[in-house]
Amino acid sequence: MGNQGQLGLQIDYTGMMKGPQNPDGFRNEELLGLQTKLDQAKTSLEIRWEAGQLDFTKLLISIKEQVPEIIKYADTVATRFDNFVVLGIGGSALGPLAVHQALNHYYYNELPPEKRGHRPRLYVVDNIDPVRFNELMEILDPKKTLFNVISKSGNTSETMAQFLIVRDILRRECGNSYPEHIVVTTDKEKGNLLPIALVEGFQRFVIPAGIGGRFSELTPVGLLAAAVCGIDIDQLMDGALSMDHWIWESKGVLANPAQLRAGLAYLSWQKGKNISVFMPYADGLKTMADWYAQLWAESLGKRYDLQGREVFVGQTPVKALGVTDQHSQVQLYVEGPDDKVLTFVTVERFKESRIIPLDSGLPEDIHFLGGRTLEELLFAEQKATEYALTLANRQHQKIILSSLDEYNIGQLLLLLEWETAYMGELLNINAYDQPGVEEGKNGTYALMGRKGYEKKKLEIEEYGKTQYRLNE
Ligand SMILES: O=P(O)(O)OC[C@H]1O[C@](O)(CO)[C@@H](O)[C@@H]1O
Repeated sequence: MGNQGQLGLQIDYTGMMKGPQNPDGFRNEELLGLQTKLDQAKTSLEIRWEAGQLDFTKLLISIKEQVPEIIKYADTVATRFDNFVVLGIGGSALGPLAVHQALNHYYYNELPPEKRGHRPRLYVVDNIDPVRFNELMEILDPKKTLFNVISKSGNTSETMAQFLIVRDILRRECGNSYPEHIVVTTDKEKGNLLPIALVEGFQRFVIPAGIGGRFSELTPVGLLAAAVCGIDIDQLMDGALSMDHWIWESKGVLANPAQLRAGLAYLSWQKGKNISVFMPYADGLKTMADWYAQLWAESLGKRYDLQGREVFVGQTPVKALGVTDQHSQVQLYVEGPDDKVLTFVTVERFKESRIIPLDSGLPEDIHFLGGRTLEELLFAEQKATEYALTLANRQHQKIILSSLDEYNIGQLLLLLEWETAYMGELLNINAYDQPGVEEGKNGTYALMGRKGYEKKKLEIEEYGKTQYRLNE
């Protein structure tokens, strides 16, 4: 698929298609045969759009209009604070982290302030491990730190627990000025964070009601952290908008990138490929794989279809990193069960290059490396892995980014969100809820003694009576 105007993203799906070495690949007719289903999917998505369930695309323009306000606030706090800490989990943490890692210096926090444009260090605390939490608090000066509490629901136990600890520390350390150290990103009308923010006077940004956590990176959830750390969020939004336009305007599975990616995923899933491996070949995209895993898993892993029938669908996402995981996982992908489909994400032009020195005094077997660059080696390894998979008749495809920049990352995020939405329709499920997570949440409330969950607590205690343990 060629570039569309300014577009920097390409999809190479040769490795999914039938060829001399991959007889089990798809034929063009199979893809085209999905068109009626994809057209129905588009109609269903349009209905969702009308109903406010597809706001990750519907609200893009209005979010883009908020960019100046976000940048203004970000620039003000960037000069005032040394550290910007995101407290959140799932979609409220993975997006900010993924975009930061993709676009900023890999060792951003370790850079001296002048090389960070005098912008704060960024920490994203996406867990409640007490060791990590305490160790972070040990290195931060609360007086020089701004905490961004992000929770769509405003109710998530992990985030609320982090918030309560931080608020307590700030009240002790910063006295009456503690509200200046907290910025809250949450729903406009619901949740427990909102009333606290209103009463205590925290700066507030809104996550639109119709955008679920895993679809929320291109809202203040991700935009604020990115802007604070110097990322050009205007370009990020422009990239997203251009992809959105491409997807709305292009007709047919061979022209529409979201239909193509979802169509290929659906065909492979029908053929028993229950595992989707997402394998970027750039360290900057490592956490993008984490973000994608949540998007794909929580959206598509469902017990019931839209008619309420038990279906147990979904494709298990696996995160991998090229070339690192060539030396740990690729053996399985080439020779293990043929139940996987791989997506490589490659970057054509790295922003840095490194030449490998030539030393003719060293063993001849390593001479081939001398004078070549690290990126040449990485490209060669990626291509060789594709070839090995093809020889083994294993299906793979590639998303190619011309470079790692804001525009391309905006495009990538939106493409992956859209393909998930299409895949949800093809699987005939609701891609926007996560009922399977609720039981665990309720169980946690019960075990932690939340009011109203007393019965659940008794149930869990009863269930825990029979145990099989070694070495007790
Ligand atoms: O942003 P919230 O509401 O705190 O939710 C955090 C995460 O928890 C979930 O609701 C359940 O895992 C995710 O969908 C979400 O991204």
